[in-house]
Amino acid sequence: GACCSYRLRDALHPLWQSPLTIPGGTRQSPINIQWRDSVYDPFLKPLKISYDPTTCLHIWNNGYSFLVEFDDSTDRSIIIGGPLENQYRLKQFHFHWGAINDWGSEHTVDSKFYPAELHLVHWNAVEYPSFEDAVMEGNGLAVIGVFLKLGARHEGLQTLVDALPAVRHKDTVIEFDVFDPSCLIPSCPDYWTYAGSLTTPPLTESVTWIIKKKPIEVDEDQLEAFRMLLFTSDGEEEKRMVDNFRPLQPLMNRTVRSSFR
Ligand SMILES: O=C(O)Cc1ccc(OCc2ccccc2)cc1
Ligand SMILES: [Zn+2]
Repeated sequence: GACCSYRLRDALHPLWQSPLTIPGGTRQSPINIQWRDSVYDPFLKPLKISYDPTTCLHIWNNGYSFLVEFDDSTDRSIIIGGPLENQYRLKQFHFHWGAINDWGSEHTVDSKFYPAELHLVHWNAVEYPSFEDAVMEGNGLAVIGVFLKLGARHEGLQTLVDALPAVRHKDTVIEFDVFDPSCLIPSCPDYWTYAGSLTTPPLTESVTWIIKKKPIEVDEDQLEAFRMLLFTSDGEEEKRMVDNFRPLQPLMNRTVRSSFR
């Protein structure tokens, strides 16, 4: 009947043309982080980040976002500590953003959206032979989320922004051989952490999320540069790459822990 086709249509999000909900999913992402419901965990360690800027390889537009990918064949760029049992290798980072500044982040804090959100994706190379294998395992990935808010121009981000016109269309790539992504991570050590999933297909429940409490500041021109990218390939009818964030998912039986009181 009409109701069920409505539900089906609603579940096939235009951006992903695949089911937006995982049947039986119990730890999907993103979620709203209700600050007062998060639980301080004194046993959470500080997150230790050590990236080698020369592991940076290229920037490419994959049709969902723009990704900066790293050489993950050794342990030169890793994170360790925080909620993590092992060290995790940096694979790529990318962003999610809105058409306007009122929304764009994937996670929200007390139901507030930020205009954009950075995801630094790492995988458990101690226990699994490849990123693709780790993506299928409950403790396979660790993603650091950093909120972007409108404010002062971010000089470190600008080197990325300057490269974006070269990857305007889907499946374009340019070499990008030195970049230290730690310049995009706030110095404040405070974070929330919870067990979640990829927010793009295959939506597997393999991510330990580490969401930084403090946002970084970027300016309007830098956000506008993100919005100039295209979902579409060269020669296709242009569709601006905006609103590439997944809708909020139910918290279900999960607690968000904080590293701070
Ligand atoms: O940062 C996020 O949105 C979570 C996220 C993390 C990893 C990811 O990888 C997609 C991918 C999975 C398998 C093979 C190739 C690429 C996709 C999304
Ligand atoms: Zn992401």
